[in-house]
Amino acid sequence: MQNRAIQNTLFIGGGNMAYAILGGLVRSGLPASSFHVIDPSPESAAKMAEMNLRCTVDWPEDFKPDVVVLAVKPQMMQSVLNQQAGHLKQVLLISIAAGVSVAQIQLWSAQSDARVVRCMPNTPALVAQGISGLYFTANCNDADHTTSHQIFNSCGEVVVVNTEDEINAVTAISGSGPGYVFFLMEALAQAAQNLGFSEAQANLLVNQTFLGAATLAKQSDDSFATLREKVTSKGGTTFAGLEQLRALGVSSAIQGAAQAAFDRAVELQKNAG
Ligand SMILES: NC(=O)C1=CN([C@@H]2O[C@H](COP(=O)(O)OP(=O)(O)OC[C@H]3O[C@@H](n4cnc5c(N)ncnc54)[C@H](O)[C@@H]3O)[C@@H](O)[C@H]2O)C=CC1
Ligand SMILES: O=C(O)[C@@H]1CCC=N1
Repeated sequence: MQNRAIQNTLFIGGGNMAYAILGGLVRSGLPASSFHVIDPSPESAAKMAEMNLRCTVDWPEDFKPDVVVLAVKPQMMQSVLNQQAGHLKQVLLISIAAGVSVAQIQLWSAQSDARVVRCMPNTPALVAQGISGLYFTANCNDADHTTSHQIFNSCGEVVVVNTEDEINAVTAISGSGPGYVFFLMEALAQAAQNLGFSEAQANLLVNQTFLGAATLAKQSDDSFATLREKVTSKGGTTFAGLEQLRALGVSSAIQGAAQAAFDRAVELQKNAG
């Protein structure tokens, strides 16, 4: 059952992440007419037009949305909220910005009791394989919970967290995570080309390996470690490859990457305030 609030939603910011979420929403069967996007960039307007979505530079006249998704860069949030504050009364505000706190959103939108959800989605939302962390302020009502779940379930899975710090942690793991995964994919595809494959063959080998491994992990009861062991014959090829990864400290490098992303989210939150 669709709820009416979703079908009256405005996105402020129509860049990469908004495009991914809107792609998920439209593919889930919601009419494009449910959504309006504000973005000054002609490139964003052109991408939105591909999905038959309305995109304007300014707030559409007399438009009163039930839900506003704040999808601009963290550094833009204060000026956008200051500028649009008059339109945001009584609206459910869902911010997807990394490192912008609920208190900042309430302050900048001049509504100390604004119903705010902090959400951290990721770009696989575009193919309905996203994962979004949701943090609800206490003043969100039951309908706000339902609406937020429906929006982000339309583009993948949802995890509810109880603190804003946990949203910064979700940012470091799954928000930024596709970036780490694509980095690894680039490296493995380069290795494939070094071994003589064409770019197309290398990309196919790598894509299907990541897709297959992730699907297997998701469907299996085995832990990641057990699945790794099942690939690794003692003294065999995977063993040799993994020895190299261990010798180069790849596990700590990945943990360091996530920690750096978390620290950056905390820093953005401090600087923005
Ligand atoms: N890209 C990602 O993987 C993820 C991004 N996010 C968050 O999503 C937010 C947007 O990030 P991206 O989509 O990657 O950035 P982006 O740069 O692709 O999109 C930002 C959009 O905001 C528009 N914009 C600038 N000033 C504006 C204004 N005054 N009013 C309306 N629109 C304006 C820009 O033209 C641009 O299209 C950020 O806060 C980021 O932290 C969250 C999760 C994942
Ligand atoms: O890199 C960023 O700041 C945003 C937030 C998570 C993914 N992209």
